[in-house]
Amino acid sequence: MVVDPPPKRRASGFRRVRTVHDLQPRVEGNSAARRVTSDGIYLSPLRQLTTNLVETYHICNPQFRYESAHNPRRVLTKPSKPAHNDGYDNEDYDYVLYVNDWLGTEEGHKYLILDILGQGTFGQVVKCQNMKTHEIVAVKVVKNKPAYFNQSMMEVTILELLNKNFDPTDEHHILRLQDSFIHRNHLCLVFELLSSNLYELIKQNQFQGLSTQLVKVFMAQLLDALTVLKDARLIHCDLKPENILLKSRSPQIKIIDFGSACHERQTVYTYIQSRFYRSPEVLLGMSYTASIDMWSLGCIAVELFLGLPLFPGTSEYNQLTRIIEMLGMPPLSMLNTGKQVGQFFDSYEVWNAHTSQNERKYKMKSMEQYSREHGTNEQPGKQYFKATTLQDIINTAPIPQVKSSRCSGNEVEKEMANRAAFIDFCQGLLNLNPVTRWTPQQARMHPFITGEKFTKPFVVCHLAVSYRHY
Ligand SMILES: Nc1ncnc2c1ncn2[C@@H]1O[C@H](COP(=O)(O)OP(=O)(O)OP(=O)(O)O)[C@@H](O)[C@H]1O
Repeated sequence: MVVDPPPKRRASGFRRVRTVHDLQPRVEGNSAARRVTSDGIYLSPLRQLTTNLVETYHICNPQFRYESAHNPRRVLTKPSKPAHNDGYDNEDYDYVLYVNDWLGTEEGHKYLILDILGQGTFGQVVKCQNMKTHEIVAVKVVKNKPAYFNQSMMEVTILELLNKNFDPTDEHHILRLQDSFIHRNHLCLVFELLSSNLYELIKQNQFQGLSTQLVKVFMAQLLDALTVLKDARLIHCDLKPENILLKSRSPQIKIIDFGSACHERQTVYTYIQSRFYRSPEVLLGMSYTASIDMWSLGCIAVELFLGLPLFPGTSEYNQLTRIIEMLGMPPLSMLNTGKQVGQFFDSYEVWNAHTSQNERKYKMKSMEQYSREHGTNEQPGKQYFKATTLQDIINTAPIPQVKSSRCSGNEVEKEMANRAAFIDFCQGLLNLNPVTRWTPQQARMHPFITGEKFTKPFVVCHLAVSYRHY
């Protein structure tokens, strides 16, 4: 920050400030002794020692000049040792960021670095100030490696498309991209500044889980965002609590990190989605559609409610085992087509007298067999919940108010009714079969979201068409 010199003042208006005593408040009647501005306004010592500190120093020493360049350079990047790119990058090809340094050079695209916000696979996210508008923003400084650069260019293309063509009025809970530029070989993406992510919120809540009401508020917004994505034929591919951010301390949220997103026609990568939120079709090596995001959404819904991940797999094998133990075997149509099925299952043919045809049957490999064949050491992993079905896990979760005996019988009944609707909602998202898994348009009609009375399992309307007008 470069501070303008203080306005010229009449010398008589000021007393020299030398000691703390000089800055102590004077008795009202002794106003002649107080400093005044050139307009004759009395100055408060508190203000002179806080917001006007630079001016106060200048009064003490007219030679004093404040320039941000003289501030100590606090490093934000670890490791900070120069290794590449003329010493600007560290060994991980991350730009070594310092507080009070600049990103960008051109007028209107100059950002003062204030603090670090997060670190991800693609690079670092820092809090900055736009020097023209003074707005505080979040800047993702992408690693100086072609693969990350190209993938992040994709993030720019996708966000520009979503922001401009599908959500021009910023109503659909999708992160806003404000600017992008290259700084010393690093692609920089300038985003609106958001607050904590939903994992941090769960953690703040001591992993006790959120109320069904708050889960509903979040789910409604996420379904709105996923409806837009589906209309744009885009797949996020990395939906998880860490990629959902609160908009400063309100229940308004936004989806971030479109760095893995792709078009439904360009599903080239097979190793996608964070493991806990990875869909059965991706685990089995099948082709995939936007319905993989709906699986992740189901996992997130349950995690927000319980405070703990539903399927905390320690490996791909363990992930699939946990899903199958809770929800049963995937349909034959999936097992017959998945390219990775042979890794996880043994299969054999049996004669089906009804169809007069041989039928392929599948059996999941044991932990020992899988470990032997893949050189791993599979373990059962932690079980967070005593119950084994989704219904029982949700129904047996403690009701926080009941624990503190602040909940009436009526309230317990209401909560259990909410839970019945919530269970049915989650089951529609956690459908193993991507073909019949609910779309966002269908899920948002569920009574859990609309608030209608839930009386029986929700049956989706397969003709549900998008009624959205952009
Ligand atoms: N707009 C924003 N406002 C505030 N914080 C943000 C913003 N964007 C990102 N962050 C913070 O930076 C972290 C990393 O961001 P992001 O997920 O986009 O990076 P990434 O390198 O793509 O990460 P990943 O390893 O998940 O792919 C986020 O988890 C979040 O804490």
